[in-house]
Amino acid sequence: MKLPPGPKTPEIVQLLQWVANPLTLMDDCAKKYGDMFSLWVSGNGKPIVFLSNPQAIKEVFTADYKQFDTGPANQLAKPILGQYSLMLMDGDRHRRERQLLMPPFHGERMKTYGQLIQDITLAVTDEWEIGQKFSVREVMQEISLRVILQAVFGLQEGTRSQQLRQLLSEMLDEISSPFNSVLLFFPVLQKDLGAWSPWGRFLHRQQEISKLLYAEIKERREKPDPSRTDILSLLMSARDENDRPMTDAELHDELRSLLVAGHETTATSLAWALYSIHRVPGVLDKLLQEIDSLGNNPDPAAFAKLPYLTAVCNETLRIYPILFITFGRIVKSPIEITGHLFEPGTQLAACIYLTHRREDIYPEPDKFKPERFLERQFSPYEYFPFGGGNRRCLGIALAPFEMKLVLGTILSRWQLALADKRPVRPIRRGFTLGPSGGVRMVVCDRHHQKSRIVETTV
Ligand code: HEM
Repeated sequence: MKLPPGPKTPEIVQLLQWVANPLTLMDDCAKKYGDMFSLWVSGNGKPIVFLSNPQAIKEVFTADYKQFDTGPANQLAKPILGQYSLMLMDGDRHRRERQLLMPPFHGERMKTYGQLIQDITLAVTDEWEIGQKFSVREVMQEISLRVILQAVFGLQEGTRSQQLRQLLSEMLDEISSPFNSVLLFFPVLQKDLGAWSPWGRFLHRQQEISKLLYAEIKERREKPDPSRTDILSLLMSARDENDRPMTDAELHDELRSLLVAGHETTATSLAWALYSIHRVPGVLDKLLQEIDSLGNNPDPAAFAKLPYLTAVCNETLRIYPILFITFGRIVKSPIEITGHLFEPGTQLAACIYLTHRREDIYPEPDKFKPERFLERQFSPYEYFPFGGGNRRCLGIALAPFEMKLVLGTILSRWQLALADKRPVRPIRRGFTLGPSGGVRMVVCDRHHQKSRIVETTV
């Protein structure tokens, strides 16, 4: 089978480049080979074909769901997600599980989360003092973890929730460091050499997280409440085609993977957004003007409808997509994509980063220009920070809604500035693209005149 062209360097070299410097690798390949090339970076000894041509991406996203498998392409994430994660499933089982999980993430449901998201943002940022410096990513992570735990999982604020937040943050920070990212891509290095070894620490934290999740599952089983509509309740009442309920292990893996998928991504996007808002001249002023137009104490959901704020969030996810590429699509029966025949076993991935930087779609692609989203609409094959087709992100309604509410709430209350004048570089954090140093900011003042939001307690 003839694969699209790609570098001739040994697989290990390509994989190390992919771990250490993924953006340069993709940029170089796009310059040399165009919008379809092969890289040996899957970590499973097979190449991935990178696609950044909207027509090719359309053909992949709109193909029948039985045409591709994704579970085997996501195996590297198994230690983090667990074997029963939705992201490792395929076929009819994957379809059923998605349908089951959909309602709490549906657009309509967002309205009920609005006040909670705003209250959590106020509670977390209320501790800020004038002159205080902080890591934006860490604060955003605290907010997004509370949102997913409370709004989506129905876990009340308390000791268990606090412990889960701490353990999840520590676990993700640990495996996102440059050295430990290598461990994720080289399973042979994943050795438990005791509490002082990186993998040993990772496993220990995973066990602690599991204990807390199993305790929550046990408590819910003992005290079932049919009126609850959160994810755990939905999963517990679900039955498969043989009328079998989910086991504790299945429930646990699904919870853990939704927690991981649902907070780090949003937190990182918020850190990028606050960075660009304060770095690119004019953006903050325009945003404040728009937020002011809402008057005092607007309904939290009103932030989500603001056009410029929406454009800022879209542009953030265009220029710094959290995942470089979508999940792999492994071909199951021969398929032609833009005239190129792919045999079974070939792994295809739509390259979010390269498509979002195409000059022909986004003039001056390296510039942060929210206006481009006000001037024209982009197709779901030109702009797809949440992927597409049957694997499209479940958080596609929640994440932008949360971003807009958190940004609107913070900017209404606080004057912030970047603590460091040097530009922040995008770097790999585990499987995601994050800001180097987490974006350091300083609290300058409160918006005394314009304290538009009255505080409530969470
Ligand atoms: C800004 C935030 C987020 C970004 C940029 C993002 C991005 C993505 C991307 C690119 C994919 C792969 C889609 C594909 O291969 O076509 C994905 C999958 C997924 N995301 Fe998100 N995500 C975000 C937030 C969330 C949130 C808040 C949740 C909620 C729990 C979530 C849950 C998931 C799940 C469950 C999948 C797997 C879907 C499947 O396998 O069928 N994500 N996400």
